[in-house]
Amino acid sequence: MVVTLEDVSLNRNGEWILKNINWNVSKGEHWVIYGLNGAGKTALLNMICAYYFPTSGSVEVLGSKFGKAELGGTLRKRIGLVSSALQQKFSPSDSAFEIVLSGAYASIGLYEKPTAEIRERAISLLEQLGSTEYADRNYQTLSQGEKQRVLIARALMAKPELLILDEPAAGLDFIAREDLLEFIQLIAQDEVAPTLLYVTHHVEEILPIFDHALLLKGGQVFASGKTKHILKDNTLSDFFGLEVEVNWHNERPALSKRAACSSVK
Ligand SMILES: Nc1ncnc2c1ncn2[C@@H]1O[C@H](COP(=O)(O)OP(=O)(O)OP(=O)(O)O)[C@@H](O)[C@H]1O
Repeated sequence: MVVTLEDVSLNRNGEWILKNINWNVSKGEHWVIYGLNGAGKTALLNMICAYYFPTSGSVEVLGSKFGKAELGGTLRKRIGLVSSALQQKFSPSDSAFEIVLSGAYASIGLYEKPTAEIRERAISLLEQLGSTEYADRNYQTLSQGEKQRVLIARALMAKPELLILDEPAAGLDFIAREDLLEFIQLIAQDEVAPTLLYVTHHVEEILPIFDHALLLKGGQVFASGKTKHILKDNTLSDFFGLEVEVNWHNERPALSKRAACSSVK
């Protein structure tokens, strides 16, 4: 098992943010985590990365059971994380290349002189992501799409077993989004692909590689299972409390609000 959550609840400042979550992610599966604003997606990811500790229930990630020992640092070296929260932590003077290099040490900032091997891996990842031309630029000057590519390259540096993508396509235009998704598809097809967890607000971003889906609502699991079973008109209409329909085209879903029947003639 890559992730096992048993009856997990999380209370922060008197608020129940996650409630009775049961969730298993097996090796070889790629999951999409879908939910509205405030559903608890970020809290769930913070828990998987051992930034949050459950108030009750048990959490096991990559074979490490929380609570047995201090495992944050060791565990996080095995998890790649791409999130906009990370972007704010980098120093304004860091170049894109330095940020990618820092991924080898799972650190914010570069405190060691990278080996030739690490530099080569960083260059190769930047090439694969089509990011070499701006590698020496200051990270803060990059466009959102360029920043996301750099963060993915950074996350892949340490050859993670679990790769968490927290809204990686937020703020991207259609072409930048589809390019990014194409690259994520390539990552998943690699022989030694990490398990992917992809958080989004938009079903249109759900690639066929995401064979499983977790629907979160109000800190609880609303539904979980095979994506094709979860992304159904009735399930999503119940989820939103609004009549919606899912249309599939080229194995990609699109969501629309069902038009209200009008009795006016
Ligand atoms: N430290 C905290 N103390 C109190 N409430 C918190 C704390 N952290 C998060 N919350 C609340 O928990 C709920 C879930 O937050 P979370 O950030 O996990 O949602 P999310 O699904 O990631 O939302 P979004 O899609 O908007 O990013 C929100 O209502 C949020 O305000």
